[in-house]
Amino acid sequence: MKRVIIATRNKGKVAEFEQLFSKKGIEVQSLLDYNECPDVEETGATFAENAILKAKTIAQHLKETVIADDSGLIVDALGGRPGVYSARYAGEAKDDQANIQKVLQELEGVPFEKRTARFHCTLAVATPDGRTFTVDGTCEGYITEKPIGTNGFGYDPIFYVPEKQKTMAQLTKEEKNEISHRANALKRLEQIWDEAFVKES
Ligand SMILES: O=c1nc[nH]c2c1ncn2[C@H]1C[C@H](O)[C@@H](COP(=O)(O)OP(=O)(O)OP(=O)(O)O)O1
Ligand SMILES: [Mg+2]
Repeated sequence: MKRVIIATRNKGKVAEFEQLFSKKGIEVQSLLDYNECPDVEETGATFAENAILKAKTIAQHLKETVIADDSGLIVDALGGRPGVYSARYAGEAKDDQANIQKVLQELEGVPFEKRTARFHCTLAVATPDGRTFTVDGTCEGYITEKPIGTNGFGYDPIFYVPEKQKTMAQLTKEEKNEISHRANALKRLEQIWDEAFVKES
């Protein structure tokens, strides 16, 4: 069976990639399957820099072609924050609930029409010989006034998707994968799909 390695330890991302790749008959592996891989420090200033850092480090470590995902929430009324700092917005603990509360607090009193936001995803592909390339995907929405829904991960409970009239956390995995930043980035990647990063296992 064909397989692909995603350089992430985020279970929410892994579940979404599994659903997206299963439609193509491709098995997903992640760093949850390769525990010996290092945690990569995300020192970049952009999603692309961080995605490349993660993909390159893991591709070199495993001597395999891998994909990394660096993603986050961009809130217009907060000047683009939390942005590349989304995972650690409320501190090093990477606490989704604390991150959500911090965003809601900072947006207190901001009316719905000014709570525009987007999710951004950069996927980086790195080969063992050091070649890299990136693609981007986004998804537009609004920040709610309180968390709604229990599906998904991260900021999903406070991200309202107008075309679905629901928050991301009220969508099934299948519904989220029709419209998400991650799914949109993967569509771009398919357009430049290369046998180099899908191998027979
Ligand atoms: O679909 C999403 N739905 C809700 N929230 C999301 C989504 N996509 C990214 N996010 C948030 C979660 C985290 O706060 C940050 C990603 O940070 P990011 O560094 O890319 O991922 P991570 O550290 O959790 O895992 P890893 O680096 O191992 O892939 O943006
Ligand atoms: Mg991270």
